[in-house]
Amino acid sequence: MCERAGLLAELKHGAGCRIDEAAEKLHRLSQDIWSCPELAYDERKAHDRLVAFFSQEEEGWKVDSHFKLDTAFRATWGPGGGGEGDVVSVAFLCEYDALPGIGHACGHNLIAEVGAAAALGFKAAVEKSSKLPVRVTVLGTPAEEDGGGKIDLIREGAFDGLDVVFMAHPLQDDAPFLPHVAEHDVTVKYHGKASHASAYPWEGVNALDAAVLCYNNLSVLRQQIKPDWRIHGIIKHGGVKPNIIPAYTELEYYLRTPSRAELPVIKAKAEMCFRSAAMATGCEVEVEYARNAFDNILRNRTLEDLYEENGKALGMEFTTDEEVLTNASGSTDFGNVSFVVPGIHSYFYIGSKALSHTEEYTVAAGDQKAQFYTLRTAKALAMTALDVLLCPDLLQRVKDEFTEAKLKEDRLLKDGPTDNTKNA
Ligand SMILES: NCCCC[C@H](NC(=O)CCCN)C(=O)O
Repeated sequence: MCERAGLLAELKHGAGCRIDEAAEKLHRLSQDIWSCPELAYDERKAHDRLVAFFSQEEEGWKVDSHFKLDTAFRATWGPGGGGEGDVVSVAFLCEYDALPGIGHACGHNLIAEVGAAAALGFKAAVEKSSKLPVRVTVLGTPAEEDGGGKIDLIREGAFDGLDVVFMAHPLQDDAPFLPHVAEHDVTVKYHGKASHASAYPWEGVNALDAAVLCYNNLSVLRQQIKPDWRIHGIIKHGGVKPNIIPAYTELEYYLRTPSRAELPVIKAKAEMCFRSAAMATGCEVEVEYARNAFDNILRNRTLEDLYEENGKALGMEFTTDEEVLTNASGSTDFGNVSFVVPGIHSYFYIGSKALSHTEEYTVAAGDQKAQFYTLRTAKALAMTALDVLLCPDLLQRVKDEFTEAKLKEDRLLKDGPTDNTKNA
Protein backbone atom coordinates (compact mmCIF):
# COMPACT_ATOMS: atom_id res chain seq x y z
CA MET A 1 0.00 0.00 0.00
CA CYS A 2 1.39 3.39 -1.02
CA GLU A 3 1.90 5.78 1.90
CA ARG A 4 0.35 8.59 -0.11
CA ALA A 5 -2.75 6.67 -1.18
CA GLY A 6 -5.08 9.66 -0.69
CA LEU A 7 -3.02 12.01 -2.82
CA LEU A 8 -2.48 9.26 -5.40
CA ALA A 9 -6.21 8.69 -5.83
CA GLU A 10 -6.77 12.43 -6.19
CA LEU A 11 -4.04 12.76 -8.83
CA LYS A 12 -5.31 9.76 -10.78
CA HIS A 13 -8.74 11.33 -10.86
CA GLY A 14 -7.19 14.62 -12.03
CA ALA A 15 -5.29 12.87 -14.83
CA GLY A 16 -8.50 11.26 -16.10
CA CYS A 17 -10.40 14.56 -16.02
CA ARG A 18 -7.67 16.32 -18.00
CA ILE A 19 -7.71 13.60 -20.66
CA ASP A 20 -11.51 13.82 -20.95
CA GLU A 21 -11.31 17.60 -21.20
CA ALA A 22 -8.82 17.34 -24.12
CA ALA A 23 -10.76 14.53 -25.86
CA GLU A 24 -11.84 16.57 -28.85
CA LYS A 25 -8.46 17.95 -29.75
CA LEU A 26 -6.80 14.58 -29.17
CA HIS A 27 -9.26 13.06 -31.59
CA ARG A 28 -8.45 15.75 -34.16
CA LEU A 29 -4.74 15.02 -33.70
CA SER A 30 -5.15 11.34 -34.42
CA GLN A 31 -7.58 11.98 -37.32
CA ASP A 32 -5.07 14.30 -38.98
CA ILE A 33 -2.37 11.64 -38.73
CA TRP A 34 -4.75 8.88 -39.85
CA SER A 35 -6.00 10.75 -42.92
CA CYS A 36 -2.51 11.44 -44.22
CA PRO A 37 -0.58 8.17 -43.81
CA GLU A 38 3.18 8.52 -44.16
CA LEU A 39 5.86 5.84 -44.33
CA ALA A 40 8.81 5.26 -42.03
CA TYR A 41 11.28 8.17 -41.71
CA ASP A 42 9.03 10.27 -43.94
CA GLU A 43 6.34 11.17 -41.37
CA ARG A 44 6.77 14.91 -41.96
CA LYS A 45 3.17 16.02 -41.59
CA ALA A 46 2.65 13.85 -38.51
CA HIS A 47 5.83 15.27 -36.99
CA ASP A 48 4.73 18.87 -37.67
CA ARG A 49 1.22 18.18 -36.37
CA LEU A 50 2.50 16.71 -33.09
CA VAL A 51 5.03 19.51 -32.69
CA ALA A 52 2.24 22.06 -33.22
CA PHE A 53 0.05 20.21 -30.73
CA PHE A 54 2.64 20.46 -27.94
CA SER A 55 3.88 23.95 -28.77
CA GLN A 56 0.64 25.71 -29.79
CA GLU A 57 -2.38 23.78 -28.55
CA GLU A 58 -0.88 22.83 -25.19
CA GLU A 59 0.92 25.00 -22.65
CA GLY A 60 4.12 24.60 -20.69
CA TRP A 61 5.99 22.17 -22.90
CA LYS A 62 9.48 22.80 -24.24
CA VAL A 63 9.47 21.29 -27.70
CA ASP A 64 12.43 20.09 -29.75
CA SER A 65 11.32 19.47 -33.30
CA HIS A 66 13.44 17.21 -35.55
CA PHE A 67 14.94 15.80 -32.36
CA LYS A 68 18.00 13.78 -33.38
CA LEU A 69 16.11 12.41 -36.43
CA ASP A 70 14.29 14.41 -39.07
CA THR A 71 10.85 13.15 -38.10
CA ALA A 72 11.38 12.62 -34.37
CA PHE A 73 10.43 15.17 -31.72
CA ARG A 74 10.69 15.67 -27.99
CA ALA A 75 8.42 17.63 -25.68
CA THR A 76 9.48 18.07 -22.06
CA TRP A 77 7.99 19.57 -18.95
CA GLY A 78 9.53 19.93 -15.50
CA PRO A 79 13.07 20.31 -14.22
CA GLY A 80 15.94 19.78 -16.68
CA GLY A 81 17.33 16.28 -17.02
CA GLY A 82 20.63 15.02 -15.66
CA GLY A 83 22.17 15.28 -12.26
CA GLU A 84 19.09 16.15 -10.18
CA GLY A 85 19.28 12.85 -8.38
CA ASP A 86 15.80 12.69 -6.98
CA VAL A 87 13.92 13.87 -10.06
CA VAL A 88 11.97 11.01 -11.59
CA SER A 89 12.09 11.16 -15.37
CA VAL A 90 8.99 9.66 -16.98
CA ALA A 91 8.51 9.34 -20.75
CA PHE A 92 5.54 8.58 -22.99
CA LEU A 93 6.27 7.35 -26.49
CA CYS A 94 4.39 8.15 -29.69
CA GLU A 95 4.59 6.33 -33.03
CA TYR A 96 3.02 7.63 -36.23
CA ASP A 97 4.29 5.77 -39.30
CA ALA A 98 1.92 3.91 -41.63
CA LEU A 99 2.13 0.88 -43.92
CA PRO A 100 2.63 1.00 -47.70
CA GLY A 101 -0.66 0.81 -49.61
CA ILE A 102 -2.97 0.28 -46.62
CA GLY A 103 -2.43 3.38 -44.50
CA HIS A 104 -2.77 3.17 -40.72
CA ALA A 105 -3.44 -0.56 -40.68
CA CYS A 106 -1.39 -0.89 -37.49
CA GLY A 107 -3.16 2.05 -35.81
CA HIS A 108 -0.06 4.14 -35.12
CA ASN A 109 -2.23 7.27 -35.30
CA LEU A 110 -3.76 5.95 -32.07
CA ILE A 111 -0.32 5.30 -30.58
CA ALA A 112 0.46 8.98 -31.15
CA GLU A 113 -2.83 9.94 -29.54
CA VAL A 114 -2.53 7.60 -26.56
CA GLY A 115 1.03 8.81 -25.85
CA ALA A 116 0.05 12.46 -26.10
CA ALA A 117 -3.11 11.95 -24.01
CA ALA A 118 -1.29 10.05 -21.25
CA ALA A 119 1.37 12.77 -21.10
CA LEU A 120 -1.28 15.51 -20.84
CA GLY A 121 -3.09 13.69 -18.06
CA PHE A 122 0.07 12.88 -16.13
CA LYS A 123 1.45 16.42 -16.43
CA ALA A 124 -1.82 17.98 -15.31
CA ALA A 125 -1.93 15.72 -12.27
CA VAL A 126 1.63 16.35 -11.13
CA GLU A 127 1.44 20.07 -11.94
CA LYS A 128 -1.09 20.48 -9.13
CA SER A 129 1.32 19.10 -6.57
CA SER A 130 4.36 21.36 -6.74
CA LYS A 131 6.36 19.13 -4.41
CA LEU A 132 6.64 16.24 -6.82
CA PRO A 133 10.15 16.02 -8.33
CA VAL A 134 9.29 14.89 -11.83
CA ARG A 135 10.23 15.51 -15.41
CA VAL A 136 7.79 14.50 -18.14
CA THR A 137 8.98 13.69 -21.66
CA VAL A 138 7.03 12.86 -24.79
CA LEU A 139 9.21 11.24 -27.42
CA GLY A 140 8.00 11.07 -31.00
CA THR A 141 9.61 7.96 -32.41
CA PRO A 142 9.44 7.45 -36.20
CA ALA A 143 9.76 4.34 -38.31
CA GLU A 144 8.55 1.43 -36.22
CA GLU A 145 7.26 -0.46 -39.25
CA ASP A 146 10.52 -0.21 -41.14
CA GLY A 147 13.95 0.69 -39.91
CA GLY A 148 13.46 1.11 -36.18
CA GLY A 149 13.56 4.81 -35.27
CA LYS A 150 13.74 4.02 -31.56
CA ILE A 151 16.97 2.13 -32.16
CA ASP A 152 18.47 5.16 -33.93
CA LEU A 153 17.27 7.34 -31.05
CA ILE A 154 18.81 5.03 -28.46
CA ARG A 155 22.11 5.27 -30.33
CA GLU A 156 21.81 9.06 -30.32
CA GLY A 157 21.24 9.13 -26.54
CA ALA A 158 17.57 10.17 -26.67
CA PHE A 159 16.66 7.67 -23.93
CA ASP A 160 19.54 8.61 -21.60
CA GLY A 161 18.48 9.71 -18.13
CA LEU A 162 14.91 8.38 -18.36
CA ASP A 163 13.68 6.30 -15.41
CA VAL A 164 10.63 4.65 -16.93
CA VAL A 165 8.85 4.72 -20.30
CA PHE A 166 5.24 4.06 -21.26
CA MET A 167 3.47 3.28 -24.51
CA ALA A 168 0.47 1.35 -25.74
CA HIS A 169 -0.35 -0.28 -29.07
CA PRO A 170 -3.83 -0.92 -30.50
CA LEU A 171 -4.88 -4.50 -31.19
CA GLN A 172 -7.93 -6.78 -30.94
CA ASP A 173 -7.70 -7.12 -27.15
CA ASP A 174 -6.63 -5.40 -23.96
CA ALA A 175 -3.42 -6.95 -22.61
CA PRO A 176 -0.71 -5.55 -20.34
CA PHE A 177 1.89 -7.53 -22.27
CA LEU A 178 2.15 -9.71 -25.36
CA PRO A 179 5.35 -11.49 -26.33
CA HIS A 180 7.39 -9.84 -29.08
CA VAL A 181 10.14 -11.56 -30.92
CA ALA A 182 13.58 -10.35 -31.95
CA GLU A 183 13.80 -9.65 -35.66
CA HIS A 184 16.30 -8.76 -38.37
CA ASP A 185 15.50 -7.76 -41.98
CA VAL A 186 17.72 -9.13 -44.69
CA THR A 187 17.91 -8.30 -48.39
CA VAL A 188 19.37 -10.91 -50.71
CA LYS A 189 20.46 -9.90 -54.20
CA TYR A 190 21.39 -12.31 -56.97
CA HIS A 191 23.41 -11.19 -59.95
CA GLY A 192 23.30 -13.41 -63.05
CA LYS A 193 23.67 -12.74 -66.76
CA ALA A 194 20.96 -11.77 -69.24
CA SER A 195 20.47 -13.62 -72.46
CA HIS A 196 17.69 -14.33 -75.01
CA ALA A 197 15.64 -16.98 -73.19
CA SER A 198 14.75 -18.86 -76.37
CA ALA A 199 17.54 -18.16 -78.85
CA TYR A 200 20.58 -18.88 -76.62
CA PRO A 201 19.49 -19.61 -73.04
CA TRP A 202 22.78 -21.44 -72.41
CA GLU A 203 24.53 -18.05 -72.50
CA GLY A 204 22.50 -16.81 -69.51
CA VAL A 205 22.93 -17.11 -65.75
CA ASN A 206 19.45 -17.09 -64.28
CA ALA A 207 19.07 -14.89 -61.20
CA LEU A 208 15.38 -15.78 -60.91
CA ASP A 209 16.30 -19.45 -60.56
CA ALA A 210 18.57 -18.41 -57.69
CA ALA A 211 15.75 -16.44 -56.06
CA VAL A 212 13.32 -19.35 -56.43
CA LEU A 213 15.85 -21.81 -55.02
CA CYS A 214 16.52 -19.42 -52.15
CA TYR A 215 12.77 -19.16 -51.46
CA ASN A 216 12.44 -22.95 -51.57
CA ASN A 217 15.54 -23.54 -49.43
CA LEU A 218 14.08 -21.29 -46.76
CA SER A 219 10.69 -23.00 -47.01
CA VAL A 220 12.36 -26.37 -46.45
CA LEU A 221 14.41 -24.95 -43.58
CA ARG A 222 11.17 -23.80 -41.95
CA GLN A 223 10.38 -27.44 -41.14
CA GLN A 224 13.50 -27.72 -39.00
CA ILE A 225 13.24 -24.53 -36.98
CA LYS A 226 11.58 -24.08 -33.60
CA PRO A 227 7.80 -23.54 -33.65
CA ASP A 228 8.10 -19.97 -32.38
CA TRP A 229 10.78 -18.91 -34.87
CA ARG A 230 9.61 -17.16 -38.03
CA ILE A 231 11.00 -16.82 -41.56
CA HIS A 232 8.93 -14.93 -44.11
CA GLY A 233 9.67 -12.86 -47.16
CA ILE A 234 8.91 -11.62 -50.64
CA ILE A 235 10.57 -11.49 -54.02
CA LYS A 236 10.95 -7.76 -54.65
CA HIS A 237 12.48 -8.04 -58.12
CA GLY A 238 11.91 -11.12 -60.20
CA GLY A 239 13.09 -10.10 -63.63
CA VAL A 240 11.73 -7.83 -66.34
CA LYS A 241 10.47 -9.91 -69.28
CA PRO A 242 9.89 -13.62 -69.96
CA ASN A 243 12.26 -13.67 -72.93
CA ILE A 244 15.13 -12.09 -71.04
CA ILE A 245 16.89 -14.42 -68.62
CA PRO A 246 16.79 -12.38 -65.41
CA ALA A 247 20.17 -10.87 -64.65
CA TYR A 248 19.09 -9.47 -61.31
CA THR A 249 16.68 -10.51 -58.56
CA GLU A 250 16.11 -9.36 -55.02
CA LEU A 251 14.37 -10.88 -52.01
CA GLU A 252 13.52 -9.34 -48.67
CA TYR A 253 13.09 -11.55 -45.61
CA TYR A 254 12.32 -11.06 -41.94
CA LEU A 255 14.03 -13.51 -39.60
CA ARG A 256 12.57 -13.78 -36.09
CA THR A 257 13.30 -15.62 -32.85
CA PRO A 258 11.80 -15.22 -29.36
CA SER A 259 15.09 -13.99 -27.90
CA ARG A 260 17.72 -11.74 -29.45
CA ALA A 261 20.27 -14.33 -28.33
CA GLU A 262 18.83 -16.82 -30.86
CA LEU A 263 18.93 -14.50 -33.86
CA PRO A 264 22.52 -15.46 -34.86
CA VAL A 265 21.39 -19.10 -35.09
CA ILE A 266 18.53 -18.48 -37.51
CA LYS A 267 20.76 -16.10 -39.48
CA ALA A 268 23.47 -18.75 -39.87
CA LYS A 269 20.88 -21.25 -41.12
CA ALA A 270 19.35 -18.76 -43.55
CA GLU A 271 22.78 -17.78 -44.82
CA MET A 272 23.35 -21.34 -46.08
CA CYS A 273 20.05 -21.13 -47.98
CA PHE A 274 21.03 -17.82 -49.60
CA ARG A 275 24.51 -18.96 -50.63
CA SER A 276 23.65 -22.46 -51.82
CA ALA A 277 21.09 -20.99 -54.24
CA ALA A 278 23.84 -18.83 -55.72
CA MET A 279 26.20 -21.74 -56.00
CA ALA A 280 23.63 -23.95 -57.74
CA THR A 281 22.91 -21.35 -60.40
CA GLY A 282 26.31 -19.73 -60.81
CA CYS A 283 25.03 -16.35 -59.65
CA GLU A 284 26.81 -13.87 -57.43
CA VAL A 285 25.01 -13.15 -54.18
CA GLU A 286 24.95 -10.12 -51.90
CA VAL A 287 23.47 -10.47 -48.41
CA GLU A 288 22.63 -7.19 -46.69
CA TYR A 289 21.25 -7.00 -43.17
CA ALA A 290 19.34 -3.90 -42.11
CA ARG A 291 21.14 -1.32 -39.96
CA ASN A 292 18.95 -2.10 -36.95
CA ALA A 293 17.96 -5.48 -35.53
CA PHE A 294 14.86 -5.44 -33.30
CA ASP A 295 15.15 -6.96 -29.82
CA ASN A 296 12.47 -8.98 -28.03
CA ILE A 297 10.67 -7.08 -25.25
CA LEU A 298 11.96 -7.47 -21.70
CA ARG A 299 8.93 -7.85 -19.46
CA ASN A 300 8.36 -5.77 -16.39
CA ARG A 301 5.70 -7.52 -14.35
CA THR A 302 5.57 -4.78 -11.72
CA LEU A 303 4.48 -2.28 -14.36
CA GLU A 304 2.17 -4.82 -15.99
CA ASP A 305 0.40 -5.57 -12.69
CA LEU A 306 -0.06 -1.88 -11.93
CA TYR A 307 -1.37 -1.22 -15.42
CA GLU A 308 -3.80 -4.12 -15.16
CA GLU A 309 -5.07 -2.90 -11.80
CA ASN A 310 -5.60 0.62 -13.14
CA GLY A 311 -7.14 -0.68 -16.36
CA LYS A 312 -9.60 -2.86 -14.46
CA ALA A 313 -10.60 0.12 -12.32
CA LEU A 314 -11.45 1.88 -15.59
CA GLY A 315 -13.50 -1.05 -16.83
CA MET A 316 -11.00 -2.83 -19.10
CA GLU A 317 -11.48 -6.54 -19.53
CA PHE A 318 -8.10 -8.08 -20.14
CA THR A 319 -7.88 -11.06 -22.42
CA THR A 320 -7.35 -14.45 -20.82
CA ASP A 321 -7.10 -16.23 -24.17
CA GLU A 322 -3.92 -18.30 -23.85
CA GLU A 323 -3.39 -18.29 -27.59
CA VAL A 324 -3.34 -14.49 -27.68
CA LEU A 325 -1.20 -14.28 -24.56
CA THR A 326 1.46 -16.73 -25.66
CA ASN A 327 1.69 -16.32 -29.43
CA ALA A 328 4.37 -13.90 -30.54
CA SER A 329 2.51 -10.92 -31.92
CA GLY A 330 5.31 -9.56 -34.10
CA SER A 331 8.29 -7.37 -33.35
CA THR A 332 8.79 -3.78 -32.26
CA ASP A 333 11.70 -1.41 -31.77
CA PHE A 334 10.31 -0.89 -28.26
CA GLY A 335 12.10 -4.21 -27.61
CA ASN A 336 15.43 -2.36 -27.84
CA VAL A 337 14.06 0.38 -25.56
CA SER A 338 13.12 -2.26 -22.97
CA PHE A 339 16.83 -3.20 -22.74
CA VAL A 340 17.91 0.37 -21.89
CA VAL A 341 15.05 1.74 -19.73
CA PRO A 342 12.37 -0.10 -17.75
CA GLY A 343 9.04 0.27 -19.50
CA ILE A 344 5.69 -1.09 -20.56
CA HIS A 345 4.25 -1.68 -24.05
CA SER A 346 0.65 -2.64 -23.42
CA TYR A 347 -2.05 -3.48 -25.95
CA PHE A 348 -5.55 -2.05 -26.19
CA TYR A 349 -8.83 -2.98 -27.77
CA ILE A 350 -10.25 -0.34 -30.13
CA GLY A 351 -13.80 -1.59 -30.52
CA SER A 352 -13.10 -3.93 -33.43
CA LYS A 353 -11.92 -7.50 -33.93
CA ALA A 354 -10.38 -6.64 -37.34
CA LEU A 355 -6.84 -7.98 -37.73
CA SER A 356 -3.85 -5.63 -37.84
CA HIS A 357 -2.18 -4.98 -41.20
CA THR A 358 -5.50 -5.26 -43.06
CA GLU A 359 -7.68 -2.60 -44.66
CA GLU A 360 -10.39 -3.38 -42.11
CA TYR A 361 -8.01 -2.39 -39.34
CA THR A 362 -7.22 0.89 -41.08
CA VAL A 363 -10.94 1.68 -40.99
CA ALA A 364 -11.17 0.70 -37.30
CA ALA A 365 -8.17 2.88 -36.37
CA GLY A 366 -9.91 5.91 -37.85
CA ASP A 367 -13.33 5.14 -36.42
CA GLN A 368 -14.87 7.36 -33.75
CA LYS A 369 -15.53 4.18 -31.75
CA ALA A 370 -11.79 3.77 -31.12
CA GLN A 371 -11.70 7.04 -29.19
CA PHE A 372 -13.26 5.78 -25.98
CA TYR A 373 -10.79 2.89 -25.77
CA THR A 374 -7.79 5.00 -26.72
CA LEU A 375 -8.47 7.58 -24.02
CA ARG A 376 -9.23 4.90 -21.45
CA THR A 377 -5.83 3.37 -22.20
CA ALA A 378 -4.15 6.77 -21.88
CA LYS A 379 -5.74 7.11 -18.43
CA ALA A 380 -4.44 3.69 -17.38
CA LEU A 381 -0.93 4.62 -18.55
CA ALA A 382 -1.01 7.97 -16.72
CA MET A 383 -2.32 6.29 -13.56
CA THR A 384 0.45 3.69 -13.72
CA ALA A 385 3.03 6.45 -14.10
CA LEU A 386 1.53 8.15 -11.03
CA ASP A 387 1.82 4.90 -9.07
CA VAL A 388 5.56 4.66 -9.68
CA LEU A 389 6.09 8.36 -9.05
CA LEU A 390 4.27 8.50 -5.75
CA CYS A 391 5.46 5.17 -4.37
CA PRO A 392 9.28 5.14 -4.46
CA ASP A 393 9.29 1.45 -3.44
CA LEU A 394 7.44 0.63 -6.62
CA LEU A 395 9.89 2.54 -8.79
CA GLN A 396 12.73 0.66 -7.10
CA ARG A 397 10.96 -2.64 -7.78
CA VAL A 398 10.50 -1.67 -11.44
CA LYS A 399 14.21 -0.91 -11.69
CA ASP A 400 15.36 -4.05 -9.86
CA GLU A 401 13.18 -6.22 -12.08
CA PHE A 402 14.61 -4.53 -15.16
CA THR A 403 18.20 -5.15 -14.01
CA GLU A 404 17.49 -8.78 -13.24
CA ALA A 405 15.71 -9.46 -16.54
CA LYS A 406 18.50 -7.79 -18.48
CA LEU A 407 21.17 -9.81 -16.67
CA LYS A 408 19.32 -13.00 -17.57
CA GLU A 409 19.15 -12.06 -21.26
CA ASP A 410 22.79 -10.93 -21.27
CA ARG A 411 23.79 -14.32 -19.86
CA LEU A 412 21.85 -16.05 -22.63
CA LEU A 413 23.58 -13.85 -25.20
CA LYS A 414 27.00 -14.59 -23.72
CA ASP A 415 26.54 -18.35 -23.35
CA GLY A 416 24.86 -18.57 -26.73
CA PRO A 417 21.88 -20.80 -27.52
CA THR A 418 22.32 -24.21 -29.10
CA ASP A 419 23.29 -24.02 -32.75
CA ASN A 420 22.91 -27.20 -34.79
CA THR A 421 23.93 -25.44 -38.02
CA LYS A 422 26.93 -27.74 -38.15
CA ASN A 423 26.07 -31.40 -37.69
CA ALA A 424 29.44 -32.16 -36.04
N1 LIG B 1 12.07 -4.52 -39.28
C1 LIG B 1 10.68 -4.73 -39.56
C2 LIG B 1 9.88 -4.57 -38.33
C3 LIG B 1 8.44 -4.88 -38.52
C4 LIG B 1 7.67 -4.55 -37.29
C5 LIG B 1 6.25 -5.00 -37.34
N2 LIG B 1 5.62 -4.54 -36.15
C6 LIG B 1 4.33 -4.69 -35.91
O1 LIG B 1 3.59 -5.24 -36.69
C7 LIG B 1 3.83 -4.13 -34.58
C8 LIG B 1 3.63 -5.16 -33.56
C9 LIG B 1 2.49 -6.02 -33.87
N3 LIG B 1 1.74 -6.39 -32.76
C10 LIG B 1 6.19 -6.53 -37.46
O2 LIG B 1 6.12 -7.01 -38.59
O3 LIG B 1 6.25 -7.22 -36.46
